[in-house]
Amino acid sequence: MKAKTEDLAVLWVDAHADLNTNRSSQSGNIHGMPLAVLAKELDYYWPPLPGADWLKCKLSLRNLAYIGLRSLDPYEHVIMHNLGIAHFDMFDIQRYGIDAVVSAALDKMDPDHNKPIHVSFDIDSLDPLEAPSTGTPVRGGLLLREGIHIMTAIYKTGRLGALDLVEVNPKIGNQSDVDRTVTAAMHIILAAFGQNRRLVKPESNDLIPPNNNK
Ligand SMILES: NC(=[NH2+])NCCC[C@H](N)C(=O)O
Repeated sequence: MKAKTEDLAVLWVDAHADLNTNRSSQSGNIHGMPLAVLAKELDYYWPPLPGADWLKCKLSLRNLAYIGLRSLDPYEHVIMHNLGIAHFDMFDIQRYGIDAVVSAALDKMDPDHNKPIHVSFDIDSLDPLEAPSTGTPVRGGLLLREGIHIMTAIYKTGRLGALDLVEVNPKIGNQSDVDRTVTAAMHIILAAFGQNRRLVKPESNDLIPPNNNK
């Protein structure tokens, strides 16, 4: 994603806001910081990081929307509200349904509906029953079918520019946990690229009855 695509919208599907800086983070874990590093509005917040002068804060938080939040740190909460970042948490999903929530997120992050979309999908947005093999699980999350719905809606925009799927950790849990987590991740990725689970073509025409709708 180079200069041309600096003008993009970002959908962040995650249980966490990942909006900490090295000063606000309680854990010091860098996986809780990626959005703060990307956000123009938080540029001032960082001391110069040794060896990271290539890093430029380029994303406007106006073009960001979250889905699935349910674990925020105190500063993240304040930053999100003070900067007016669009966010849809589990309450919104329960109340309005996932279809309405994705449409609202798409409207907020790009009201003209013409920017390329980057989706960052953290597997911990899903409920740990769906995706147990992850480092910071939070119960009460998305069903896999809701995750698939989000990605199908993104596919239908025709504007998916890039996708990352993070936090699958095969070292966590037993084999069945790992298999469940990895297959969930595969369903999410396939949906983003337009796989329609209802349509599977038969291998031969032998068993197809005549089409009376012609
Ligand atoms: N990508 C993730 N799993 N992020 C979890 C972050 C958890 C916590 N907010 C932290 O900053 O440490």
